[in-house]
Amino acid sequence: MVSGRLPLGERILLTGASGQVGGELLQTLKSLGDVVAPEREMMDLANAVSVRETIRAIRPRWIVNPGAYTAVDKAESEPEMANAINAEAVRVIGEEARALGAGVVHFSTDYVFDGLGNRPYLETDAAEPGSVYGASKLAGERALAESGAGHMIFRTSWVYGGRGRNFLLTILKLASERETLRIVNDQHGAPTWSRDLARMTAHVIGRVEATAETTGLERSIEDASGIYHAAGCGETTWFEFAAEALQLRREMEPGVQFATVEAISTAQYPTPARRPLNSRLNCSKLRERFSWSMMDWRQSLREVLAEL
Ligand SMILES: NC(=O)C1=CN([C@@H]2O[C@H](COP(=O)(O)OP(=O)(O)OC[C@H]3O[C@@H](n4cnc5c(N)ncnc54)[C@H](OP(=O)(O)O)[C@@H]3O)[C@@H](O)[C@H]2O)C=CC1
Ligand SMILES: Cc1cn([C@H]2C[C@H](O)[C@@H](COP(=O)(O)OP(=O)(O)O[C@H]3O[C@@H](C)C(=O)[C@@H](O)[C@H]3O)O2)c(=O)[nH]c1=O
Ligand SMILES: [Mg+2]
Repeated sequence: MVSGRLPLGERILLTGASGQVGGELLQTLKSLGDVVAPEREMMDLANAVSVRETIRAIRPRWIVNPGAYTAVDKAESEPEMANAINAEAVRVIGEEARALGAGVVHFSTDYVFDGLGNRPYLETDAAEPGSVYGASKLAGERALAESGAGHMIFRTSWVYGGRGRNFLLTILKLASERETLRIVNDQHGAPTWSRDLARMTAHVIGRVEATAETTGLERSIEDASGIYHAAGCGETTWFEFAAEALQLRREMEPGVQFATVEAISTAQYPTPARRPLNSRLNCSKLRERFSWSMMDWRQSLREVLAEL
């Protein structure tokens, strides 16, 4: 349930609307007010000038920024591009939002952590990225915090859904082409449904707007500002996630042949980027501050598969 709409005539500027999370946000944010989602040709996140000019032209009340460089392995050989999009653009978004008195909603990742701990990470735990992508996302978080703009940063993990580039769709495709899949079973985390994340975002903005009716937006966003962990509930491994997805598919389509899955270790699956072994995020702060519990990953997996 969305509690507060934007005042009439005010706009939300949405980046990355062609992405997984952006595509869902484009739908859910409409319940709050007018959404403007510029194409890449108009607002290129790799180009600070175009980011600045577009924000000045649109003069939004909120900037919601799921746009990002998300190719984790490719980032290892393209650090400048990853940083331009994941850090520099975010710095400019923060600066412009601050000048306008606008609020910023930004998304970050479990990959800001080194993954060496053995409990779910808290927002207050030290971030030590092990990859270029993770480092660029952490730099974006810090640039936004330093900008002085009111902001909420939702750190999520393992995002998937019925559309876009994601692990689930990759696995379903590979499972119809191959006899066996080898999947890492020692990286622990939680898959997060893109739509759940978008619904949560609309809920939180609605809450901040509802408070703004009495305190004003600046005060309301300031009180809400900070980092929030927002991943699917429960935990699993990539192997178990794939195995569960294929098992559910078999139940939905009896007779169809899918690959069998073999559990392997990270060492047996070399990649350019190092990924955390522990990606688990403790989401209590989000629940306590905004009364929002993210969906259990098994429940959302069923819903996503049923929609395919
Ligand atoms: N995917 C995941 O597993 C996770 C994602 N996150 C974070 O969540 C957020 C959303 O991720 P997700 O939706 O999965 O990402 P996607 O890769 O699905 O979408 C990224 C979006 O950014 C756009 N984009 C990329 N480069 C530019 C550019 N130069 N100019 C303008 N737009 C650009 C893409 O456009 P185009 O379609 O044209 O490429 C796309 O719309 C990101 O901040 C990401 O770091 C956090 C944890 C996990
Ligand atoms: C396709 C495949 C992947 N894997 C492994 C590689 C990796 O460790 C894990 C997931 O693969 P992916 O390439 O989908 O993972 P990756 O692109 O690293 O996913 C990450 O994306 C960024 C944007 C984030 O912010 C993270 O939260 C996370 O979701 O599964 C296998 O073991 N076997 C396979 O056949
Ligand atoms: Mg990937």
